[in-house]
Amino acid sequence: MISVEEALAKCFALTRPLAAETVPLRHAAGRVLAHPVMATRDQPPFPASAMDGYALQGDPAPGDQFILIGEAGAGHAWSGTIGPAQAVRIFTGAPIPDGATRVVIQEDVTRTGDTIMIRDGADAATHIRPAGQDFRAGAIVAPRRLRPNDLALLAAMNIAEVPVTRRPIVAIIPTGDELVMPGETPRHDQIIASNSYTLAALVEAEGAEARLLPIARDTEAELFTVLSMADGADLVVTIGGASVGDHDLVGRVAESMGMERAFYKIAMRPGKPLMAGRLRGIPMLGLPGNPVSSIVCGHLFLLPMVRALLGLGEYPPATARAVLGADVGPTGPRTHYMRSRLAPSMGLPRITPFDRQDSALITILTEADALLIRPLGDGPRPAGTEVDYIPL
Ligand SMILES: Nc1nc2c(c(=O)[nH]1)N[C@H]1C(S)=C(S)[C@@H](COP(=O)(O)OP(=O)(O)OC[C@H]3O[C@@H](n4cnc5c(N)ncnc54)[C@H](O)[C@@H]3O)O[C@H]1N2
Ligand code: MOO
Repeated sequence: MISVEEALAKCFALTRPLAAETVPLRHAAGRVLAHPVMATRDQPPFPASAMDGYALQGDPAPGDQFILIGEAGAGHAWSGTIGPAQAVRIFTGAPIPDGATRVVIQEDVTRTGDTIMIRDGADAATHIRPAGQDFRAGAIVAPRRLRPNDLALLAAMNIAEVPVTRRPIVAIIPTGDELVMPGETPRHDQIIASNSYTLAALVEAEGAEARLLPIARDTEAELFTVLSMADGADLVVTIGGASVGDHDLVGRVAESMGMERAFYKIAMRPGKPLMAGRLRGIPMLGLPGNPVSSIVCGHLFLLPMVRALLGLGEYPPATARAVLGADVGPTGPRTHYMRSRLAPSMGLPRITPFDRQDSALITILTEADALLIRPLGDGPRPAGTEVDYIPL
């Protein structure tokens, strides 16, 4: 058995960031910018008025008067030059006319016909946004996952088409004679294939495209057929058939198809029989069948691999700190990821593992907010101890 860290490093060694494709800005949210993009203009492109009022020059005193000689609006520049004792009616977003050094807001003047007079208490701010105060031509947006806020920036930079990493296609293969699809009528010795739904949702939330392949029965021929259907995917994920039973055929069949194994079995609980390798050039993750085992391995290995394929780098899942809400016993020879509940408290949140940690319990998984990380070989720990956890 290798450690979780070694296994994750081997998973990353199987993955390379995918190529870029171009999408319209409108479809770029949530995608990963594949390479830096550059602004081709300043924003604002001209000194602009920040307020509705009157553009003029100098530092007017209360009672000073100015003659109106024109009007500037957003999208309607006034092309003349302002001289002393002259003013131009101006609106928010309009270019500041030549010769003007400030905008006096309309609340601070009294207007009579084409003359304005500065009132007592007029504020001294210029109300001018300098050209390029937001960004300059040549400003770079670095590769990252694009959030809604980023799209306004790209649009302002006049970037209509965005280079993004192609969405990884993740083929998901449930395996086992006991499985039927939701909605079918199972025999009494059958259960519903459930894990693939959470795994598909997890990878899709991360920006991948999940391809749910048919359930492969526990025969070499059928596993071969369904594994072959994964050709063209960027990542192949099998569920079940990873352990040591007579019907656990996934590793054997994949190897007969030329899978180069990167590792098999990890010192973690749940998820011990995890397997990884490269099948016909495609990274492959063989998840254990128990629902919680497959989904915990999904968080710990599958999602980091998807992020690596997207070009987001090679990082383990983010962890956070909490304090134990109850005493916990010693761990065994495997790092234990315990389904736990978080409760807010003064300072760090309190984390309390559920009493029942069987890797078949989907209900407990749905009630959990976090995976408490108990390092392998750790002793008993009292309530109040600071610990690491992975938010779910
Ligand atoms: N003698 C040993 N037996 C087992 C060991 C071991 O070390 N020695 N390891 C146990 C551990 S730990 C795990 S985890 C499981 C993993 O076994 P497999 O990956 O071979 O999974 P299966 O046997 O196919 O299934 C296990 C369990 O999960 C159910 N299952 C499978 N696929 C799905 C699915 N898509 N949706 C819902 N449920 C699924 C399956 O019916 C079984 O109940 O092995 C232990 N055994
Ligand atoms: O790893 Mo198994 O996942 O302990 O149930």
